[in-house]
Amino acid sequence: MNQHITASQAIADPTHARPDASQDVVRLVDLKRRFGTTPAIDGISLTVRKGEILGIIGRSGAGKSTLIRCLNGLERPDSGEVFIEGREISRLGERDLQPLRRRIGMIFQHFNLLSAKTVEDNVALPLKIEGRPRAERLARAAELLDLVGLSEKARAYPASLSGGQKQRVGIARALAARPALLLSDEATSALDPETTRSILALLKDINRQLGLTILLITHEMEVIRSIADRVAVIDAGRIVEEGPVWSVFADPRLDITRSLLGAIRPQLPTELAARLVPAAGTETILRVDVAGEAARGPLLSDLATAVPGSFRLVHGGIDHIQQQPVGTLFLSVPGGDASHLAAVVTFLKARQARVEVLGHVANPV
Ligand SMILES: Nc1ncnc2c1ncn2[C@@H]1O[C@H](COP(=O)(O)OP(=O)(O)OP(=O)(O)O)[C@@H](O)[C@H]1O
Repeated sequence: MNQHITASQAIADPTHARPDASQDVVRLVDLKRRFGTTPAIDGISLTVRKGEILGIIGRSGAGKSTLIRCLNGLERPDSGEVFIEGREISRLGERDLQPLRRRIGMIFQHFNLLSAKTVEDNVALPLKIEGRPRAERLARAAELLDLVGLSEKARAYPASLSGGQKQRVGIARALAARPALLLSDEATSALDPETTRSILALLKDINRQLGLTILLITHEMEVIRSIADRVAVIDAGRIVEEGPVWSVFADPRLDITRSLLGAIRPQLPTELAARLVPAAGTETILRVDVAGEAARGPLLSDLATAVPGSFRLVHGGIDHIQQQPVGTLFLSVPGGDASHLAAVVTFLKARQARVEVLGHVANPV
């Protein structure tokens, strides 16, 4: 199902031999960068395919910014390779890097617009640096402002724009030189939730319309969930978990991933969680995570038929991520009969559900 090479496969096979590797906009091979004794990037191998949106998450200091800086040539790795559209860039001189940097657009948390320039001049700036004639620059700026829905602000100055409008200008500017890759560094972190949604919708739209490849780093899991195809978790300079968003969100393998996902994963209501005790009580509370094919069937009615009197649903439901059903169900199972609980758990696991005993409650829920 996952067509991408996983981080562990990539480490095992640093050549990433794959028939369609020409579709990789980014390919990192065993990248390392150390500052003094701190390994900021400690052997990262990763690919981003054409048209894909990859989200990178990790704790503060995990190495996300250093990774992005290695991609646009602002940081030189100590070892390893950085391929952008098949070309290795990490050892190029500044002069050779310039045209390659134009293949990469970037958007930032604080927009980085020039306050003394109009919106259209901000958007056209990358073309000015390229030495394009003014008429061409303005025509391209007009086209891009139309794309981001800001045509009427062409002559305005950044100070008169809202945060969301400023980021639209940032996006238009990032697209001016028709990049193959858009790097997004916390681009919605300074925006309110509604504006964030509209910026994410715009990015997804651009991704679809232009086939633009996007690599984004964010601490907002909602961003990953709503637009990324794939997510990679970085910890201490290494990719420790990676996969399609729906699959990682549904079944994170590592504690670090669970902790980063935090509240975006469904939780037991706090009043019920407060009643949980470790010792066996009248009822056992199970957390059941199920996703993809396993979440499509009538799981609970099948369970009720297979193990009569087996449970009550106390909380949860099925959500959708990337058109895949992802469900978390909290079940209360009558206690006092270990074989009954074992039958419920066995049934659910046979249906590819992940089952966790959260605890017990002394009185029925
Ligand atoms: N220029 C530098 N000089 C010295 N140490 C650095 C430098 N840049 C990064 N580091 C160190 O490298 C590690 C990774 O930093 P990086 O900024 O890449 O992490 P990050 O995941 O982007 O963090 P945050 O989410 O807080 O921005 C950290 O320990 C950081 O202190």
